[in-house]
Amino acid sequence: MYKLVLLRHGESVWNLENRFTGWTDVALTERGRAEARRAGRQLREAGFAFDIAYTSMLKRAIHTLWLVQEELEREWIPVEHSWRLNERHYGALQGLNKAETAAEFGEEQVTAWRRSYDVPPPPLEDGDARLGLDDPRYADLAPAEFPRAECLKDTVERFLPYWHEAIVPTIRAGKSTLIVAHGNSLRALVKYLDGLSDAAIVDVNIPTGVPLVYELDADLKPTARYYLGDAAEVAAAMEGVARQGRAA
Ligand SMILES: O=C(O)[C@@H](CO)OP(=O)(O)O
Repeated sequence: MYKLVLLRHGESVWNLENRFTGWTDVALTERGRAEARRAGRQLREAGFAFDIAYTSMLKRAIHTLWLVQEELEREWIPVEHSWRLNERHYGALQGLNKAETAAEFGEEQVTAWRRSYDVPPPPLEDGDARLGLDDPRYADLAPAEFPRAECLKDTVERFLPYWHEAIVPTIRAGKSTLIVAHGNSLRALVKYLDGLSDAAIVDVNIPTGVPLVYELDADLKPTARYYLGDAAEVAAAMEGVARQGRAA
């Protein structure tokens, strides 16, 4: 049996401001840093000692991982970064307030953009400063590969090759593995691991800074999954994420 831990970054500045974030590289808030430290302590108390960690190219995930490593006194483990673990690209919605967008376009449309499997948000146009084609961290992405907006299906399609090629061999080698990523890139993995339908994934919301433990059998099929921490608090946090798309 293998154990794999998934962790969404702590609260970011744009989570607090309720803005669509996607590939925008925003920092953690003070509360987000506290959430990351608490996740580290919960993992330590549950006996986790990771051999390796995977994270995205975005600092809200990277800093969360650093704080977890510090709490675990595992600053020395290898860390691999990939854009394939980045948040789902929110296209032209990036930077907009979610409640204001719901007031303008309707909650149904915002729910479709936020949670449907295959409805992409409006794409970024050529020349939009938010595109960031010259960002050095994405130098190995061909311009055609560079997302301009993604639905969850697109995120699944770019996450899974990395899962199969990089992460699966590590888990099979018996290494204790931590993945620190984002609400929707982790939803992409959860959909795959749990075999959820396109309809069922709509209702999955992942709270910030709470470790999600997967127990996997020899074929890496989940036999159990659970969040660390108080169940009522975790349920309230998930509900809070779902509510972010309501008109104020
Ligand atoms: O804005 C985003 O990038 C994501 C995660 O914060 O938001 P949502 O939960 O609305 O998909």
